[in-house]
Amino acid sequence: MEKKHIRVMIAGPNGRMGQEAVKMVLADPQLELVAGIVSPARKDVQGEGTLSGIPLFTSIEEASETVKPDVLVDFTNPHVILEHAISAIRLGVRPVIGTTGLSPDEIEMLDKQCREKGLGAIIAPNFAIGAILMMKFAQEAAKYMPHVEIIELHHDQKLDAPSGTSIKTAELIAESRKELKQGHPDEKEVIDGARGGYYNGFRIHSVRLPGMVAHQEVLFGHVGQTLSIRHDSLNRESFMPGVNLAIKKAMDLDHLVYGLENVLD
Ligand SMILES: NC(=O)c1ccc[n+]([C@@H]2O[C@H](COP(=O)([O-])OP(=O)(O)OC[C@H]3O[C@@H](n4cnc5c(N)ncnc54)[C@H](O)[C@@H]3O)[C@@H](O)[C@H]2O)c1
Ligand SMILES: O=C(O)C1=N[C@H](C(=O)O)CCC1
Repeated sequence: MEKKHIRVMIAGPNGRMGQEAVKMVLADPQLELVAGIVSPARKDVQGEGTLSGIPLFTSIEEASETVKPDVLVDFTNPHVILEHAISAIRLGVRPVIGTTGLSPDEIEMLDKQCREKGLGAIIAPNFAIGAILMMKFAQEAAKYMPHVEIIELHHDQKLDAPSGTSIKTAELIAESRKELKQGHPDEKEVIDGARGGYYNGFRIHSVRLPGMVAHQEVLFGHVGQTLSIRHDSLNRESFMPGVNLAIKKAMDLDHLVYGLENVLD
């Protein structure tokens, strides 16, 4: 049977992730890049380089009416992602969201809207296969080694902290161990924030430094031993097989899936 052709629009096509996504879509004959959504602040931007000849819009509504996309791939920022997702769902365009920063309540609301329309959507805080494995292994390890801390490390242009990946990891760990208050009961932070963000009894620490891309280490402690599970994305190409998969999977779904691990075969 011939595979269905998928019309894709990309929000944030000039960004670090957007540029990689444009290359990935253009390289796959099953996908067609039909539009880019750019920031209204960059209205004058014309498609250049790989974006040459691709229509650019500043609104999801205008783009959807004009080019009739099947899927919106979004790599923008935490301030605009909710509005983009709501617009796409209302217009029957399947969102594939890599942008981090949505709250659990917002994700639940978007899922409700997708189910009402029978529309597929994927939100993945991390599209790298190694990161998915790191999260799954951490969830498994927490059953046996419940004392855990997460250290996530990213480039210094990142807007949200902690990272979407660390939050997803924390949620998975919380599913496989009981809430456990770690550390000394009388411990005192001499400098505010020294112990990191609190989640379900454990801590998440965020490092931001130039030179980094996306990294996370999940550290477990037990009597006389420790375990470290670490993943490193060394470039943004590392996310693209996952984005490609998510675009195709979104076409077959009738609801929202949060986490790429839920669509891996
Ligand atoms: N899920 C993953 O695997 C993954 C991987 C890397 C990054 N991310 C996330 O993707 C997002 C983007 O990261 P980045 O490094 O590419 O950021 P970036 O700052 O390089 O790119 C963001 C782009 O969005 C554009 N933009 C801003 N407002 C817009 C609007 N209203 N409409 C359209 N475009 C708009 C900006 O002009 C910019 O080009 C972040 O939330 C980051 O956390 C996710
Ligand atoms: O570069 C970023 O920003 C990234 N954000 C994701 C997160 O918040 O988990 C992961 C990949 C890189």
